[in-house]
Amino acid sequence: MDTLLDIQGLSAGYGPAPVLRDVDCAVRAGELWVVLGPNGTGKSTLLKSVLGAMPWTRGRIHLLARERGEWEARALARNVAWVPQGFEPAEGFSGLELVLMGRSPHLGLWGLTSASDEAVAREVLEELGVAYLAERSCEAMSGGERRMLLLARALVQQPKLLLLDEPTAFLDVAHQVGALERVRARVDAGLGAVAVLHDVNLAAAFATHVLLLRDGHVLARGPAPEVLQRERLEALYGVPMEMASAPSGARLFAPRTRWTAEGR
Ligand SMILES: Nc1ncnc2c1ncn2[C@@H]1O[C@H](COP(=O)(O)OP(=O)(O)OP(=O)(O)O)[C@@H](O)[C@H]1O
Repeated sequence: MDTLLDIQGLSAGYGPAPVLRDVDCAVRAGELWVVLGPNGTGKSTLLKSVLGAMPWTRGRIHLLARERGEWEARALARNVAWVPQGFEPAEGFSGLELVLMGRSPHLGLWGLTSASDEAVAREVLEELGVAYLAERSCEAMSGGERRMLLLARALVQQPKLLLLDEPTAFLDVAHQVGALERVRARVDAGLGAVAVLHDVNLAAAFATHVLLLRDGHVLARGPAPEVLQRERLEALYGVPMEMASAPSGARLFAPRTRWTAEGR
């Protein structure tokens, strides 16, 4: 399988003290890596390092077998797409126009979108169940609707590697599942993806692999069923956890609290 992203011994941070320390991770085509960890542990910093949005102090990052620093921005955008945590919509853009921005790395000299670009954008909006947002102004959308558009914009980019920073924040359960199902279907068809999530159960449902980050270093990484263990999650988050098997065979995780222990 093709290695799309190879991170070796990465240390990175904003000041003299590194936020990330000695992080290793390799993402291949057909893999969806979910990054889990407490707030402020460096999950977004990891994605930002891959995107080149911040310098790193030690280690190496290879994207599609080429050193990160060797990538020219437009060529990189044809291969790697990014779903940020949030965005302030530029005034006056419709949903369709925002999503069409994802086509820009593929456009010709004059940057004009064609009917086929628009068809791709409308198809993705339809697939994500948000076709009704196409003509609506971005300013008049809810937080969840904006997140669905950011995902749509990344998917129309038709990347080889997709990086998602909390893509399910603000989404209701149906949209969380819908969004991750669309990502996972593309992963099964050969995309590679890294998604920062806070929901362990969504990770268990959709990840092929999991990276646990605590205090900027890797607590565990590997195939999802091996990494997602009760004791590991307790060590990750520092709270007691319960694990159970659903009738479907799915593993379910929940924090154990005084109230759940008393069976209320
Ligand atoms: N621009 C910045 N300048 C200085 N420090 C920063 C900056 N951005 C993040 N940090 C710090 O770096 C650390 C890691 O932040 P990061 O955003 O990577 O965490 P995270 O794991 O994604 O957290 P969360 O789950 O809360 O989104 C935090 O201590 C944060 O305060």
